[in-house]
Amino acid sequence: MSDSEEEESSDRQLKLALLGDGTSGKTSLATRFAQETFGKQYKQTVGLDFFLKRITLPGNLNVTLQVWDIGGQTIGGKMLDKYIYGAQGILLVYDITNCQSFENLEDWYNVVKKVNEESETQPLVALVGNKIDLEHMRTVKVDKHQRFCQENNFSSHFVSAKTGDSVFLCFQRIAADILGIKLNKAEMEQSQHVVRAELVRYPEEDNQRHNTSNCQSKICSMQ
Ligand SMILES: Nc1nc2c(ncn2[C@@H]2O[C@H](COP(=O)(O)OP(=O)(O)OP(=O)(O)O)[C@@H](O)[C@H]2O)c(=O)[nH]1
Repeated sequence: MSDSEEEESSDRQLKLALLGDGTSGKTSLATRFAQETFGKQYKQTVGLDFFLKRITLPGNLNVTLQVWDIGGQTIGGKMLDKYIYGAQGILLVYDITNCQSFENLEDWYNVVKKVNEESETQPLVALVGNKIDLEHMRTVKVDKHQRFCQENNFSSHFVSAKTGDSVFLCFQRIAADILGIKLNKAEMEQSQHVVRAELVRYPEEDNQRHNTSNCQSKICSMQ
């Protein structure tokens, strides 16, 4: 076996399943995490999609995360149990601007409990509030989120797939929790994505208008 093959095969593999209503942002989170991209256009996931990403945890531990992006329409369907089965981590994803997507997590969590009813080991469950770039449109209070976490022993996460805010940190914390690894403050801070502000581009004509008014105001202030 070559060195690289040996390295590859010694990787731990973890199955993580993303669950939640349609449009809560599961595909966006998976693509932001695995491919560092974001698409504004909504394309419904039919059934499920897979993503793989290798990360390194403290102690030089390589972990390959299998991210199962499960379509929001699968609830009530025959296949959902099979998709969830064997997952070590469950991410219950909702949109912080959409109350219904939060309320419906109860139903998603009930399916998770049913699938693991007979299992000796239980998956780690994380509650993920997505779209925090839309904080001004938030309808799900932070209190409600925290209460749901405490009542069910979930880990708590707030992220934005759009800006990338805390997305890597969320997956890293979940993987570390499953493996019983503690991340220190510095490691967590390093994973916190820098949030980029969007630049507003004015059309050429507008631009001139803005420049002119800026100039005028500068002149005014100098006088
Ligand atoms: N503003 C904002 N929009 C987001 C964010 N994440 C996802 N979106 C948008 O929300 C819409 C739905 O995102 P998806 O990732 O396709 O949602 P999904 O949960 O995978 O939906 P299903 O495939 O139906 O289960 C898309 O238009 C995304 O661009 C976010 O963090 N901020």
